[in-house]
Formats: sequence, structure tokens, C-alpha cells
Amino acid sequence: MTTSKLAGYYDAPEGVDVRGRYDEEFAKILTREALEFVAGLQRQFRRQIRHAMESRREAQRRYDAGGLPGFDPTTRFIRESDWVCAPVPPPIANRMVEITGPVERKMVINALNSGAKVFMADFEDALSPNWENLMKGQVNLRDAVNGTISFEDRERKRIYKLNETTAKLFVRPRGWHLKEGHILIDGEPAVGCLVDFGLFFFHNYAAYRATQGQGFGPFFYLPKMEHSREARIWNSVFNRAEESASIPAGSIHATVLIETLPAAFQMNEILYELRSHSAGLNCGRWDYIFSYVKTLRAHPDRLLPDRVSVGMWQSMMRSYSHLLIFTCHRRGVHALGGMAAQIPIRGDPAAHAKAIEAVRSDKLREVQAGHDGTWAAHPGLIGEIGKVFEEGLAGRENLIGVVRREDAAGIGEEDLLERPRGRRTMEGLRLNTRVGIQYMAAWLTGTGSVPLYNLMEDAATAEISRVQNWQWIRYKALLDAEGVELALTPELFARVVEEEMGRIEREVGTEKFRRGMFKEACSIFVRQCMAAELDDFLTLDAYNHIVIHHSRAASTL
Ligand SMILES: CC(=O)SCCNC(=O)CCNC(=O)[C@H](O)C(C)(C)COP(=O)(O)OP(=O)(O)OC[C@H]1O[C@@H](n2cnc3c(N)ncnc32)[C@H](O)[C@@H]1OP(=O)(O)O
Ligand SMILES: O=CC(=O)O
Ligand SMILES: [Mg+2]
Repeated sequence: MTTSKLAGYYDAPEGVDVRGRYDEEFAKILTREALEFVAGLQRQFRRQIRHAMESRREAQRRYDAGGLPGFDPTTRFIRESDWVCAPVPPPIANRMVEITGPVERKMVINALNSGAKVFMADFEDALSPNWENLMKGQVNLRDAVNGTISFEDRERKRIYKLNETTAKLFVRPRGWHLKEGHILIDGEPAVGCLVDFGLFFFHNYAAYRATQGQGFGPFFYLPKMEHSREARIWNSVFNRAEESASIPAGSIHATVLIETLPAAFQMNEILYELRSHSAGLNCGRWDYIFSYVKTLRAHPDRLLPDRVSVGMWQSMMRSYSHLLIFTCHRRGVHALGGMAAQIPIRGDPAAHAKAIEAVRSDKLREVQAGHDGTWAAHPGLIGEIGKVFEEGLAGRENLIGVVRREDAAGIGEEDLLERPRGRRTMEGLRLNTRVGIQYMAAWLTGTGSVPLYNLMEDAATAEISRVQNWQWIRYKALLDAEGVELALTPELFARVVEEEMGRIEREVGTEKFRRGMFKEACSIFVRQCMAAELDDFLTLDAYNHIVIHHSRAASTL
């Protein structure tokens, strides 16, 4: 953490201390009333949040002692009884293609104009949560909701503005585990997701409902939950927000990402908790793979094969997505597919065609399985994905009430836990290392999603690289090195890191390598891969490197 001096003061209410850089634009977001609202949420829910995080640790202790996640016998009645969620709001009945991206100004405009039905504006996997990104993100979303957002690219002499028709906005706040170190509430760092949610809701609910939500909304995505008790907190947060804004109960709708292994056993329970606010579930496949390793960190019989081999074709991934579709459709809500990591490739038509084909076949699998819509990482993919889903939906808005997926009713614990099959290789270790370090270097310098080796990388995909290296080192995995088997020792890993750092320098160029934060990224990544105890999240330790506190002394700027 760094400290420097502050130019002005935010007008913060009693008990709230804003330590982030002062900026007049940010001050329009961080008003006394908005901060009061966020502080109110934190004060009302901090006990439950603390309990939920302690429960996560408690569950992990059971898994570390040899236990496995499973269906909860005490909530069998929720899984087995018939109930449905509140009706789907008409403006979001059709969610065929959803584009996602960080809350960066130009990308927000491009995403809203992209032709996708939904834009998921991301404060999470795709964003490095430094103060500037978070606050500018709030400014950008406010301007987008008000319809006034514009961006000038001086170099390219191009002005960006919103089209007549735009995607419906969903906002993804951070996960429960992340703190907002620039805002202290009663002396404690604020809960990151309550800052993201609270500021967005406070400033935008009225305009959003009037201009885009057709009287409904606002809409959210909720990440990285592990248990329905966490969904219960969100439901209470939504109730409080609706009450304080005097809008009808059930106005807010949220899609929960099923992207942790424990949550796969809690799909019904999560929907039940949020049943008056639900907008279905989404297969967050990348965090899900990360969570498989993390949850089963003490189980040497669960080593994953190379990251590239853990696709949706693996039995455990197929079971998880089919169970999600069955559960959502039974409860009357959308079952969203996930993100294919391929992106358009410039300057190599053959590689580009291959990438597009990979995306097309992933999306075909999704719609044929019964997903109502899916994610796109890049505007250049929307046409192709749209075609696949339009054909699959055949004129319908979604497949709720059409595809029941009764065959998934019998998916059991072993199906969801089955270890993915495939080879573990030195090449896999090298790729994990290169990707992990380069992603971390980007994140430390303010970029949360990057193209690497023609794939989209974000916090979730980078987590897989990290925990997979950790798991392989911890259990001295045997890696295939072009036909020879090598046991992965710390010495071998150290050699690989050195060689891959050399390769990164050659690939990015010496100048960029010198100016970037590759060395810092390398030391964070290596420490995490070699740690005796697995770090819960890549970004927890790294976050300390991007917190900059400004003191209240008069500015010398
Ligand atoms: C696991 C998960 O959580 S997935 C969800 C979170 N991850 C994401 O949302 C990733 C979103 N995608 C991206 O960030 C980007 O597409 C990347 C980083 C993968 C690739 O970025 P780039 O290489 O810069 O893309 P590229 O140069 O091809 O961009 C071309 C144009 O498309 C725009 N663009 C690219 N991706 C997006 C997007 N997701 N949303 C809006 N606009 C986008 C660029 O801004 C650029 O616009 P311009 O022509 O007006 O200048
Ligand atoms: O957030 C999505 C994921 O795949 O992780
Ligand atoms: Mg995720």
C-alpha cells in the first residue's frame, strides 16, 4: 500500500473515511447520500457476511480433512418440492447473446452497441479493481444509463456514442471476499461488492427503470458464491435497496454464476433464496475449474490434466451444465451458458477460422443442451454466436418451458466430482507460468482482461494457471516432457520460471518488459505457486500492491 497527499475532500458521512484520490468527477459518485447508503448496507449485513466467510473456511477444513462437497440433506425439501421463481421480466426474456467486458469507457459503449441482447458490465473477473478503474467505471455506467456517454479517440479521430438500440445492462459487482481498501466504514475496509452494487444502484435505479428497464430492474450478475446463505444475504441487500428507493419488492433481478464446486450442489437452494429476485443461473466454467482444484486441494487423487484439456466435453463439466439447465428450467428461469475463451485473430485467417469454429461448436453444444443464451468475449463473435442461438431458439425468446432436461435429474455427487481426464505436460506447466505471470503484470498495471496467445485471459482463467501449478508442485506430479516423465520439483519449477521469463521478455520486447511489472508479477505468482498453504485467491495478496491511500493533508500537487 502507498500513501500520498489529497487535493480535496469527499463529503463523507459519520464513520466513513474515503482514502482514494480526490477527483471532482468521483465526488459526484461518492456523495454523502450514496456513501450513507453503502455504509448502511455494510452496517446491516457485516455480521452475516463475516459468518458466511467463516462458514466457507469451515467447509474447506472439512474438505481438507478428506471430506467432499455434496448435496445438503437438511435442504432436501427445497430440492424436491415444487416451487418456481418470480416471472422473468419481459425486457430480459431474450438473452440469446450476452457480451461481457470491463467497465472501461470505450468498451462500455462498444458493448452496449454490439448487437448483443445483454451487456454484463464487469467489476469482477475482467477488471483490475484499482481506485481509478472502479470510480471511472461508476462514472461510465452512470453516463451510459443516462444515455449521455461518449468517448473521443483523438488519435483515430473517432467519436463513440450510443446507438438507438442498445444491450440491456447487467452489472457484476466483486465477490464477497474482496475488500475495498480505499473506503473505510467504522474503521474497517468496505466490502467491495457492496460498494460496487451500492453506488451503482443508488445513482442509477430510477433512470434505468424509466429508460431501459421498462419499469423493471436494475439487473445484476452475482459471482463466486459457495453457499445459499450467501445468496440469502444478497436477497436481503436487494430488499433493503428496494425499500430505501421505494420501488416495488422484486424489482431487482440477478443471475447467479455457478462457478464454485460447492455451489454446484446448491443450485436449487440459491435460486430458492433469491426466488423473488432471480434472473437464473450461469455456468461460470473458468472459475468452476479453478474452484475444483481449490476445493480439492488436499486430495492428491484429483490432480487435473493440462488446462487446455479441461473443456466442457469432460464428463464432470457436462454434468454440471446439464444439472444447471434442468434446475433453472424447472424453476422457471434462464440457464445461461459460459465463455468460450477464443477471440478473433488478426493477420492469420486460418487461425482465425479455427478460433471461430471453436466458438461456434461450443455454442452449438450449449443451445442443443438447452441453454437459453450465452456469453461472448468480443463484439467480433456476436454475429456467429447469434446465428447459432437464433437457429436453436427457432423464433422463441428462450427455452424455459421448452427444454426440461429431465435426464439430468439423476446427476449425483460422483458425477459432479469426477476427475477430468487427460495428460499433464511440461508444456502445460510452461504455458500456465507464462500466462499467470503476464496476466498478473497486466492486472498490477490496471488491466483485468487481456489477449494472450490468442485467448481471452482474465482473473478466472489466470487462477486456473496458478492453482494448477500449485497442485502439481505440491504433489510432485509426473509431467510428460516429450515422452520422458519428469517429477515436478521446486528446482524444476524454478528453472521453468527463469526460462519462461526469458521467453516473455523476447515476446513482449525488452523495452516493454523493463517498463512493465513483470518481475513483481513473477515474484507474486511464484510465491503463490510454491506456498505451503494455497492462497484462496490470486487477487487477495496482489490487491495490497494496488491500494494507494491519499492522506487528508493539503495537496502539494
Ligand atoms: C471468465 C469470465 O469471467 S469471462 C467474463 C470476463 N471477461 C471479459 O469480459 C473479457 C472481455 N473481453 C476483453 O476484454 C477483450 O475482448 C480482450 C481483452 C479479450 C481482447 O481485447 P483486444 O485484443 O483489445 O480486442 P481487439 O483489439 O480485437 O478489439 C477490437 C475492438 O473491439 C472492442 N472490444 C473488444 N472486446 C470487447 C468487449 N468485450 N466489449 C466491448 N468492446 C470490446 C475493442 O474495444 C476494440 O474497439 P475499437 O475498434 O472501437 O477500438
Ligand atoms: O465468470 C465466469 C467464469 O467462467 O469464471
Ligand atoms: Mg468467474
